[in-house]
Amino acid sequence: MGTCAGTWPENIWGPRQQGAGAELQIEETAIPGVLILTPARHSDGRGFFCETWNARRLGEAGITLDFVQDNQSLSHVPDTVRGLHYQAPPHAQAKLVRCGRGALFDVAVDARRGSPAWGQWVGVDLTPEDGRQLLIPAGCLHGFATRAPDTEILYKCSDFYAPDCDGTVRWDSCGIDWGLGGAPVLSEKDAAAPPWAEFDSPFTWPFTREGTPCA
Ligand SMILES: Cc1cn([C@H]2C[C@H](O)[C@@H](COP(=O)(O)OP(=O)(O)O[C@H]3O[C@@H](C)C(=O)[C@@H](O)[C@H]3O)O2)c(=O)[nH]c1=O
Repeated sequence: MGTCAGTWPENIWGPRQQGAGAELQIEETAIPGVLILTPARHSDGRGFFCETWNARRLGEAGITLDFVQDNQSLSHVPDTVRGLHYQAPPHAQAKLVRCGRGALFDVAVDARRGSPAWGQWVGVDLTPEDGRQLLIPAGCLHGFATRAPDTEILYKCSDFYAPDCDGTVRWDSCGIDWGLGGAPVLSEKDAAAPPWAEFDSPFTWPFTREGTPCA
């Protein structure tokens, strides 16, 4: 990891307007287009207020996505692992992920053939306290491990659920250091998923934010 950090991927997100960023901190990661977003919090005696997603603000930062579905899942036990999942074109999904309760270790794997970060992963701790979000462009696998009981994940998706396009890569086949305390709790589907070495990725680099290969 690390070879691509610091290079704003204008083939994925548009140019950033000057002044963007006061209300929204944006950090790049080792995978082009995978971003850590931290919206500002307005604190007072009651607590805080936060715009967790603002289309105009992201647009000023060059990030235009038409989110069409919001998802929530709850995992009771720490070390629950969900992933690594993707939807293939024409229903590829970008995702904006945050933690509503508990603590998450959220992971993206670059599955865009020809990407400078092909096969690399990034993992980010997300909690309700830190308010961080992980933005994962289409073309990356997504998964997470829970670090606390009753952990809730909340995420926006840029395309609808399309079970026919749904795919899974085995969680332990990409060299990810999940930091687990023991054997993970997995769904039957995830436990039976094929490994990365057998994964015939439908994604190529560059890959547009809409989730379609560039012409
Ligand atoms: C993903 C999804 C599932 N479902 C249904 C199918 C099934 O009956 C039940 C549970 O589905 P799953 O086992 O696939 O749920 P889960 O393992 O939580 O799947 C999710 O994992 C994370 C890592 C992602 O990135 C998501 O895109 C999604 O793939 O919910 C929907 O109705 N809509 C959806 O969008």
